[in-house]
Amino acid sequence: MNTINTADAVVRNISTAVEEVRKQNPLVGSWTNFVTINLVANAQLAVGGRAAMCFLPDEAEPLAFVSKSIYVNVGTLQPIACQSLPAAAKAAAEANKPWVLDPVAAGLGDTRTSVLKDLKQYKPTIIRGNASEIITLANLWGLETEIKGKVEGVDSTDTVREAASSALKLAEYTGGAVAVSGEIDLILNSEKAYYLTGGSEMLECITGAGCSLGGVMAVFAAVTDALTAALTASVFYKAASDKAVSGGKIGTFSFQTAFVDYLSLLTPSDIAEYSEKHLTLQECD
Ligand SMILES: Nc1ncnc2c1ncn2[C@@H]1O[C@H](COP(=O)(O)OP(=O)(O)O)[C@@H](O)[C@H]1O
Ligand SMILES: Cc1ncsc1CCOP(=O)(O)O
Ligand SMILES: [Mg+2]
Repeated sequence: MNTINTADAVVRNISTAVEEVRKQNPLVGSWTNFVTINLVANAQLAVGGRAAMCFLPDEAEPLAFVSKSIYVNVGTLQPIACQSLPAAAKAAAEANKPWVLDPVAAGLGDTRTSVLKDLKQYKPTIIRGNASEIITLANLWGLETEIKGKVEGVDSTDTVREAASSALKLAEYTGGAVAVSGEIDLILNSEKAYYLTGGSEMLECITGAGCSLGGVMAVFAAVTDALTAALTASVFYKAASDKAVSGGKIGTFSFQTAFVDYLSLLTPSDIAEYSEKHLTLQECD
């Protein structure tokens, strides 16, 4: 791997994606968990999207029809999710709408494993998870030879760098982008990989930072390609969380409020400037 400076083109694409979302206000249909559903919807609105949350299988097709993209999160599975989540992914794929998968707590229980295996055939446009979720998903989808990855509840016990080869295998399988989040994010497709630094560790102290990041990726996927969408949302999260703590010590719930405020306040040029400072392209030799 050889580190080079971020090309101007990617920063321009990111900045354009921010502008386009604010212009188009794309509707994103989400199938997500009931712990963080409110933060997901508010984060989607804050960056300029529109939100609709659904649970029933018969809503999959009509939701995919009216939405510009779809978000699927397996955080709190109810029995009905075994039908509704694959139906949501199928409807998105058949309607040619981009869709984002967040494999929360991958590997926890037979039902979650079965739902995640079922989703493989619909090839998500973007997969977003923490390091252990990405490694475990690559295992569940039969893309790894060695069984590894230890999700602890919804938390990661692996590092982002340890998930790099699993992320690449997933991207090669789907043809889309994969985003591995953590202290440093890794965002890649089968051709390019970026590391993103910055952000506040306070994101670890609220629930739903990862879920809402996936939901925001779906907003950007409505207006741009998979890699740019994953990068734009990831930069937004690092930049808004830095701003939220810039006034000094802050409690966790006030942080969440300030963080969402900054998702709505940061401008395309703020995001471009942050990208220039914090994004590094990794080129394979
Ligand atoms: N220690 C940290 N420092 C800075 N940013 C972080 C840190 N931990 C997580 N993040 C950010 O928090 C967001 C959610 O990531 P993560 O906590 O890995 O997801 P999940 O909640 O699914 O485990 C991402 O934007 C990521 O970059
Ligand atoms: C705590 C919890 N339990 C089931 S889903 C969920 C939310 C996980 O959210 P995130 O992965 O964004 O922290
Ligand atoms: Mg998560």
